[in-house]
Amino acid sequence: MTIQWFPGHMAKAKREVEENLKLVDFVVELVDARAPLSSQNPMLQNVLQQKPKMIVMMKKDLADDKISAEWLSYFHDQGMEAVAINVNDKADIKRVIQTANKMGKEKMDKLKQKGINPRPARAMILGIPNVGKSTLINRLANKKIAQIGDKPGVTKKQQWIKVKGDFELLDTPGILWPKFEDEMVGYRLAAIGTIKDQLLPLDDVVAFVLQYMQTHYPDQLKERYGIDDDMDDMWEVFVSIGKKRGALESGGNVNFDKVAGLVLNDLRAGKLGTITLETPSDNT
Ligand SMILES: Nc1nc2c(ncn2[C@@H]2O[C@H](COP(=O)(O)OP(=O)(O)OP(=O)(O)O)[C@@H](O)[C@H]2O)c(=O)[nH]1
Repeated sequence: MTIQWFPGHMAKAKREVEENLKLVDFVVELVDARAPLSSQNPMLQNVLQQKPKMIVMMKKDLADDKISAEWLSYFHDQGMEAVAINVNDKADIKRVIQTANKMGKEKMDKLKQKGINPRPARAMILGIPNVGKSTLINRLANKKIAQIGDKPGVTKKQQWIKVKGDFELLDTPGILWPKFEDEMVGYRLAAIGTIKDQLLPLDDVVAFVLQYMQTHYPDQLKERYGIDDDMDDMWEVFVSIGKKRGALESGGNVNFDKVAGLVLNDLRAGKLGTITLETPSDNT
């Protein structure tokens, strides 16, 4: 199922998140390491009020390590706890648990100071569609709790999960909508598969990716498709990829939709190498 973010859906999602927030001591916000700011929800900060939050940058295995390190510094500089993870790496899951325990302990210490009996801290996971919420919950629970899909919009129901360590996690993640006010944000989200492929013209999304790669990842572009960084006409780039990869129509002309589809598949499967589509300096 794919979520269409109509105002009614947004209001309902926001209400659900606000209700669940009352039950937790802190939140774990998931962002995509390939576009950490674009994959944040614009309203979360308002909804959160004073709740502490930690950031988990998901899918670091698909992102550029050097830029992930820059993003971690960016978040740390703002006083936030942040970790970058590959959900399939046990050591990374351990780091999430350690960081969450640290957040939980801060809360417990405050309760103790107030003379209130300490209890395990409670947390919930929040993030935009397809960022990896259900997968992370399953890893933290060490069993299958939530339904996982490779398409945006597959998540449901709720109970508390006792995570190894000293905190409890709401098994239902909060789904928040992504922000679209900026065209570039839309392209990044489409490129990483957050928003429906039908929502933006695919060849525009792919032209954005290829141009970004020409500037930031020319070697990877050359290695996969033989494209030189001085080939700046996107038409030529598409034609060249189409010819090399046999994305042709029956008359032998290059099929642009096929080219766009194969580039996106390559990108999302990590076949273009590890790539991050925005840096902290793009955003200052
Ligand atoms: N490579 C990689 N893939 C990941 C990682 N985390 C999650 N995924 C994949 O991302 C896809 C989406 O994961 P889900 O857990 O369904 O995402 P979700 O946020 O619960 O999605 P919704 O239910 O749509 O809100 C799945 O194919 C996961 O296998 C990661 O760290 N690395």
